[in-house]
Amino acid sequence: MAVYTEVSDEELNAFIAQYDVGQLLSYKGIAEGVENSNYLVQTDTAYFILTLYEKRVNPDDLPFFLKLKEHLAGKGLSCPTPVASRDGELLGTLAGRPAALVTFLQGMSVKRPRPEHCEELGKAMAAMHLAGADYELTRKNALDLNGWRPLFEQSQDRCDTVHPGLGAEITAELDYLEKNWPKDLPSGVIHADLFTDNVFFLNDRLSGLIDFYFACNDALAYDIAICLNAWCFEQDLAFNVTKAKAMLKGYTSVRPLTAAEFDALPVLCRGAALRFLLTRLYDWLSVPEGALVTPKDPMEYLKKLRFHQTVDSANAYGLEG
Ligand SMILES: Nc1ncnc2c1ncn2[C@@H]1O[C@H](COP(=O)(O)OP(=O)(O)O)[C@@H](O)[C@H]1O
Ligand SMILES: N[C@@H](CCOP(=O)(O)O)C(=O)O
Repeated sequence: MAVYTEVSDEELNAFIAQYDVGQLLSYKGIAEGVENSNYLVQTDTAYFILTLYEKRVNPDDLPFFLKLKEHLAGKGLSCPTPVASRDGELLGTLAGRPAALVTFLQGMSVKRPRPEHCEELGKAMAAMHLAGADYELTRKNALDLNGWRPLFEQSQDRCDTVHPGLGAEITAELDYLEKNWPKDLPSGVIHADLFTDNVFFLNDRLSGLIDFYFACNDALAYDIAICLNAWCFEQDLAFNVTKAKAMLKGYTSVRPLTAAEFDALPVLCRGAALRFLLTRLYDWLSVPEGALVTPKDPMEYLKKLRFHQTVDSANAYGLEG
């Protein structure tokens, strides 16, 4: 997370008093992340995470996100659960923003995942896809193929200041994806941001998933493509097929892929790389003044995209078809 909205002691004490969680002992802003403002809150009963929802979150989507965590936890998936106020509300208001308190999840993310971590992630992602199958609420992916060009247009006039020729490269990729994006793949609830910082481990065993604020209904294999991008490149941006193979082995041990998903994987990986290139580009060019946030490097995703552009079959990701 980041901290965009500062909270005063008085405001926080009044907010916490609405919950049956004990007395506030301490709180501090969490610098990680980029989307919302997050605080680690300690009361005399437990630790909690307090989230104030910021610009990219539509308040109308909050019930989808909060109830999804309840639904998945109810199915045995380890993820934070929202804490209800004494009035039974999952969502409140703090410092003028929608806000929620969720349970603290034990564990730590890994910065440099090994193949074992990737396999664990694959299994957990597939388990989440199965657990989400009967979730009754739905949410369209606001950052799907239809959202990419309008998002790009917001950075287009300044994007070559980030890298010469970037605008032309993105335009060509959008043209390609608009012509080749797969339709009718198996779909359901996806996490859509299952990066390493959103997956916790304890002693190398996956202890839970966090940050469901991009979750939506979309092709299940698109979630895999996001994770291949986020987990399977080395620091020097070389693709590590051993990690990809481990992730896909873990995933398919829980939920086998259809032939159409197999065939679609290279184009889905290109789309996933472009999606994160575009949001990072936008954020890079629009850091709010005074915010405690470190924007993420858009160029990392341009390089990943270029790798996927060289791939002509899912075999390159270690899958045997
Ligand atoms: N439920 C939780 N339990 C423990 N730590 C959490 C929890 N939720 C968030 N965090 C911590 O806060 C950081 C940012 O949270 P995240 O949901 O990823 O924010 P953002 O949506 O802004 O990216 C995480 O990297 C983690 O350190
Ligand atoms: N994962 C995204 C940014 C959003 O990440 P968050 O987990 O910090 O909300 C990226 O790396 O571009």
